[in-house]
Amino acid sequence: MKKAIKVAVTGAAGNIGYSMVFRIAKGDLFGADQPVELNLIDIAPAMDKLEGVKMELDDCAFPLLEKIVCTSDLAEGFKDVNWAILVGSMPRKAGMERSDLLKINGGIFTGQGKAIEQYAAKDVRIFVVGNPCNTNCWIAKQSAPSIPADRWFAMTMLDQHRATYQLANKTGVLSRDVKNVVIWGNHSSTQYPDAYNATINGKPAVEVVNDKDWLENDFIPTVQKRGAAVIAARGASSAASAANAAIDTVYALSTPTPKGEWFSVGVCSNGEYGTPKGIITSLPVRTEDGKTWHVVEGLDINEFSRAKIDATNKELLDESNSAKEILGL
Ligand SMILES: NC(=O)C1=CN([C@@H]2O[C@H](COP(=O)(O)OP(=O)(O)OC[C@H]3O[C@@H](n4cnc5c(N)ncnc54)[C@H](O)[C@@H]3O)[C@@H](O)[C@H]2O)C=CC1
Ligand SMILES: O=C([O-])CC(=O)C(=O)O
Repeated sequence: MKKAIKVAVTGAAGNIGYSMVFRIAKGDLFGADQPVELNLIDIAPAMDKLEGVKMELDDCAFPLLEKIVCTSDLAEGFKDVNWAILVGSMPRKAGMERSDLLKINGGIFTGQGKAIEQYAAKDVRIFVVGNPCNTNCWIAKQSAPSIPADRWFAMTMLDQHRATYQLANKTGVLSRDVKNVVIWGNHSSTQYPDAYNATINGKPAVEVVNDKDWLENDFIPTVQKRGAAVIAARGASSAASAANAAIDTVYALSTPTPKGEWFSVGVCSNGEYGTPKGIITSLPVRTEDGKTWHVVEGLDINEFSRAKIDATNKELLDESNSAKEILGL
């Protein structure tokens, strides 16, 4: 048997955590021959609930699961972990200002960044799901300066999946026939789901859809507002689909990407496609060997796309500047 990969999940007693940890234990992140250890982290008042999650994990008798730690202590939770999946955060409540949210989450992600830097394994990779995920990732990264910039990720795979399904549904094909939709920018309502670089059964998606008005005025807002639509329908935010997208992201970053394809994930910008250096922004990415990734360069950016990409990246720059000011980073 290989040596176990150690995965920490924060917010593990929450809804996304409950949909995610069983799949990690089953082997969905790294394959059916790769053992895992799970460090489940939540706040102290959630420890009883977390213990219940552990009981259910025990009751699955997963062959690949070698150890479970349940804790609210960050030193214990991030000790020697190879992956830190940061799900727990404070969602915005009615009447709350964005600056209030930044203050609370800033405190959470500053503390977690510091603890990861101090206690995690030398090869740790950090993947942020908790919202606002791009800026939370940026905040944690500021607090862990010794961890290289290419180890930090924020989730936009759920947006990519949503966009893929919308294109498939519109054109009467299956989701698997749609490739290379790119999500640019922030996981927020300014994100830009780009169909111009996508294909449907190998043909340009724009030609197959053949409806510019739908692409620009229906498809884009549907994807941008899908999170809110799920909340309105379910009375709670997306959980199973978010967990699925989180699993797919870590898998995609750990496995060679199929030839000619790419996927979307928030990464630290190096100025690619004119994005502001240093922010965590969603870009098209490939993984070649299951360990190193790179941004796919040379995609076609038309005038319409340029304006949308610039707008969402401006929002990210504003968010990181506010975080800098509020948190004194
Ligand atoms: N990036 C994306 O595409 C998506 C992100 N999300 C975000 O994921 C986050 C989690 O969502 P749910 O699981 O549905 O929420 P939830 O409220 O069910 O669970 C959150 C869990 O985090 C815990 N928590 C709070 N503060 C913590 C801290 N400082 N350390 C550790 N744990 C802490 C809570 O006790 C709770 O168990 C939210 O911020 C949500 O907005 C949700 C869907 C998609
Ligand atoms: O909108 C929300 O609060 C949850 C979320 O990020 C999503 O479903 O995309």
